[in-house]
Parts: sequence; C-alpha cells; structure tokens
Amino acid sequence: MTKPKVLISDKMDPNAARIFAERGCDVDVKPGMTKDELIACIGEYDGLAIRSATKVTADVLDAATKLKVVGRAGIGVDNVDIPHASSKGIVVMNTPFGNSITTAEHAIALIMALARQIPAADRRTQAGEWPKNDFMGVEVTGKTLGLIGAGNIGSIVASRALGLKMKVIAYDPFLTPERAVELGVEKVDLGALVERADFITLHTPLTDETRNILSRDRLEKCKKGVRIVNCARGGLVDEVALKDLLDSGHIAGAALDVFEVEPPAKDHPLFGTPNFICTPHLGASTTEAQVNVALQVAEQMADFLVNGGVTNALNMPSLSAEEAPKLKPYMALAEKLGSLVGQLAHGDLPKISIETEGAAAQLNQKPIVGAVLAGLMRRYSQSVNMVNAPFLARERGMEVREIRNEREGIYHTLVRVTVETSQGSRSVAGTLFSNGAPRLVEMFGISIEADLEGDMLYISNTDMPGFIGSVGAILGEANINIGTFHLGRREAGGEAILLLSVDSPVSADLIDKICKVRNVKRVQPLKF
Ligand SMILES: NC(=O)c1ccc[n+]([C@@H]2O[C@H](COP(=O)([O-])OP(=O)(O)OC[C@H]3O[C@@H](n4cnc5c(N)ncnc54)[C@H](O)[C@@H]3O)[C@@H](O)[C@H]2O)c1
Ligand SMILES: O=C(O)CC[C@@H](O)C(=O)O
Repeated sequence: MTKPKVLISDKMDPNAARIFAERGCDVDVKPGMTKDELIACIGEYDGLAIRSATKVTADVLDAATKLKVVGRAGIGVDNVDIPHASSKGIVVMNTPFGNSITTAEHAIALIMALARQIPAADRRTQAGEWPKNDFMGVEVTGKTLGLIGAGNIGSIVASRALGLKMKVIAYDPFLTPERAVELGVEKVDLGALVERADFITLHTPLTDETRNILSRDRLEKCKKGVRIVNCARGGLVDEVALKDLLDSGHIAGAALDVFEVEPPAKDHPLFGTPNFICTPHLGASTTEAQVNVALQVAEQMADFLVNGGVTNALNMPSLSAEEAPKLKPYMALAEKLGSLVGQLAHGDLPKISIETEGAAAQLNQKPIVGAVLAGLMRRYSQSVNMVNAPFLARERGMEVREIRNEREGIYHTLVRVTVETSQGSRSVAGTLFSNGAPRLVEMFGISIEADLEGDMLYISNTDMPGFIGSVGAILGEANINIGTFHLGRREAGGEAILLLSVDSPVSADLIDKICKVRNVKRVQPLKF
C-alpha cells in the first residue's frame, strides 16, 4: 500500500515530522513557500499541516486534487476556507487545547506589562535614561477584569486573574450561569462589561458577530482609564478608534498580539502611540505549546490518513480510536443503504430519515448519518464523501431526521433508511453479521437478504412461475454470469423483488430485453 504523503508548509516543531514518519506517512517540510509554489505542489499530497502563515484559500484547495485533510497546529482556522474544503470533501482539523495555557499566560503577561508600562520603561532605561518618575503604574489587585469570551483560553485567564486577586466579569452568550459560578466569574452583558472593567481581555473567535465587538462606540463607552488586551484575533477591536482614544487619554493602555492585517503595515497608526504595546502574534509561541500542537496535529492527521480515525475535525463528526472499530462496519452498511436508495429513488428527495435499532442505536449516530448521506449523494457526484455529503444535502434543502430505538426488534442491530420520493416513501434496511459483514434485510417493506457488492441488477415484478428462468436465460445467452441470486415477495402472486449480483455489467440493450419479460415492472442496474 502506498504511504499517505503529508506536507508541512509552516514552521512547526520537528516532532510533527517525526510523528508523521513513525505513523506511516511520507512527509515533506517546506515552510515559507509562496502561494504559487504551494499551488504548484499541493496536488501531490494527501495531508497538509499548517500554522497560521499558510493561507488555505479556494484556489489552493482546487489545486489539491488528492488532499484529504488539512491540520492546523493551533486553534484559529480563519486561514482555511472551511466551506470550500467541505465542499471538496476535505477534512479540516485543529488542536483546540494545545496552546490554551500559553496564550492565556500571554494575555496575563500583557495585562501586567500594561499595568506597569514595562516595554517603554525598559526601552528608555536601556537608552541611558533613568525615567523613574514617568512610569507610575497601577496594581491589578482588586481591579475588575472584563473577559469577552470565556471558552478554553478565557477560562484559564479567569483562573489566573482570580489568583492575582482581580474581580472577573465575563461576557459570553454561551456561558451558562452554572459554568460562570464554577469559574468564579460574574456573567454580565457587554454594555455592563465595558462600563465596569478596568482591564478588558478578548478571547473569542473572529466571526460575523464578534467582528468589531469593541467598536468605536463601545470603546467610547468604556470606563475612563481602561486597559485593553487582544490575544485572540485581529478585527475584534476597531484599531483606528483605539488609536484615537489612546491619544485622547480615554483609554489608558492597549496591548495587541493580533492585528486586522498581519503583518501590519510599517506605518500602522498605533505604532509609536504612548501606552501601546504589541507582539507579533506570539500568543501560542512557547516551546511547550508548539510541541503540544505539533504532536497533536501529526497524531490526529496520521490517525485519519492511516486508520480513518477522526479527532477535532471542524467539518465532520469525530470518531474516537475506541469508536472507530465499532462504527466502521456500520458506516460501510450505512453507505451501502444510502447508495441503494440513491440509485433506486426517482426525482428529488426532500426528506430522509435514518433510523437505528438495537445495538446500532447505542452508537454515535453522526458517522452513521454521514455515511448514509455520502452513499445517497453519490447519485449526484462521485466525489462525495462524509465531509461534503451533509453540506450537499443542506444545499439541496434535504431534511435529515435521525431516529434511535434502543430496543432490539427481530434483528440484534438494524439501520433503516427512508426517503420521501414523488411516489411516496421508500425504505431499505440492513443489519450486521457478528463478523461485521453488512447485509441488506429489507427493501420497500419486503424481506430480502443480500450482500450489496459489485455489479448488481434490481428487478421488480409480479410474482409468477417461470420468471426466474426467463431472466436467467437472457443473462446466460449474453454470457453474463450470475454470482448471487436473492428473491423476496410481499405475498404469493404479489409484488416481488429480484436482486442479482453479476460478474460483468449489464448493457442497456439487455436491460431493455429483461424489461420486456412478462410482468416485469422495473429493471435497474446497481453498482456498489
Ligand atoms: N494569539 C494567539 O496566538 C492565539 C493562540 C490561540 C488561540 N487564539 C485565539 O483565541 C481565541 C479563543 O480561543 P479559545 O481556544 O478560547 O476558543 P473557544 O472556542 O474555547 O472559546 C471562544 C469563546 O468565545 C465565545 N464567543 C463566541 N461568540 C461570542 C460573542 N459573540 N461574544 C462573546 N463571546 C463569544 C464562545 O462562547 C467561547 O466560549 C480564538 O480566536 C483563537 O483563534 C489566539
Ligand atoms: O500558530 C501560531 O503561532 C498562532 C496560533 C493561534 O493563533 C491559534 O489560533 O492557535
């Protein structure tokens, strides 16, 4: 088997390359490539490991014909076009915890640096001055810290700030009252936060809701003498308003680790402003954090490329190492059932329901649902997989329902897929043998057992003597060997189904011929 090939395109701790190699991947390390260089070579790779410098834009992804996974050694994925990656079936992963402590410590360091104006005092002292009277600082003890965003990093900042005897108030619409109590912070709205905080620190992602969250208007409403720290993302704070309000003295100090445009222009308006401190996006830059994120991203990506395990993916459900072996046979079954209804159903499919029963209902449903959709969506495009299938289903306005029934029916475990078609609802179901082999057990309410494998022929007819012989004779005359033969019927003389596996594809002429056999309603070649 050929090894998956991974490109590390940013400066990354060497542990990443070591882990990739140890886990069975070929790895190239090429930091600092231009976009054109990246586009020229990305077609060779199955995996791309990045930090923040590589911009994984739509044109890079379009050139990435083999790419299966982009792994971000870090948290923010704003340098990856995730919707485009999803539409191309490429998994995007990050390492959500590896650099949280380090970044929280950087925020605390900047709070302390602002409180005591350490960078300016250092600069002037080293320049030969002794400006003892110019640097009157403030204590942080007893001061109010306003936290905007109380997720992984925000909550670590809160615990450190409480240790420094600050009072912490937090604005985060997703922070529950219970979690606020657990963190020892007071949950407030944004208006109250800006009015009360002596220091404000931002720890949200950059989204449509958070962009410019500290706008000019909000900055003007801040308590006079506030000090502001942003170690999250550029674009959260209005940089021009920040400059004006630092100049006017309304804001006493500001520290930015991140900028709206990185690197910022040499003549950025904030540069040279008294009481302004900045660092070049160093939030995650400690030895510990870089080892953590490098190890983690390489482990996650190699696990995905080599074993199919999915951890910390942003565009598909996770699949832990323990779950993966249990879920894999279900995903194979689910994909076959999805593919079967997808090949047989006519017209648009506005609704699909995926029902699990018995053992299947006790598992993580997301990968099962994703696999059904991947099988089904292949009727529209061969390049569908579990990543882009839910996205394509949404795009087509398909309503997806999940139903779990933990009680066993006649099968120990069952997956049923039902689609609404223009001719009413159509349903197929399958189970797993104890060795994990998938087996179709029901089609359109008729019991029928079959392996869905290779080239097959579906024939629906009215049950009558001699029918099987007629079909067998047509295939035999055309030298098409029948591998397996499965029959099911609603009742004697009623609606019947024949599923055949054939050793070679059946031509359109032959299908026409079978269609003409008496009482045949439909003949459809299938491929699995
Ligand atoms: N400077 C750096 O080098 C560096 C390093 C690591 C992370 N980061 C950035 O730090 C940020 C936070 O990372 P994290 O790991 O804590 O993320 P997280 O997802 O754990 O936390 C983000 C928090 O923001 C909250 N939030 C979302 N929308 C909000 C809104 N409109 N108003 C207020 N809160 C909102 C969420 O509820 C969540 O609790 C991210 O942008 C990440 O990219 C920067
Ligand atoms: O890789 C870095 O140095 C920055 C990482 C940081 O911005 C993140 O979001 O994790």
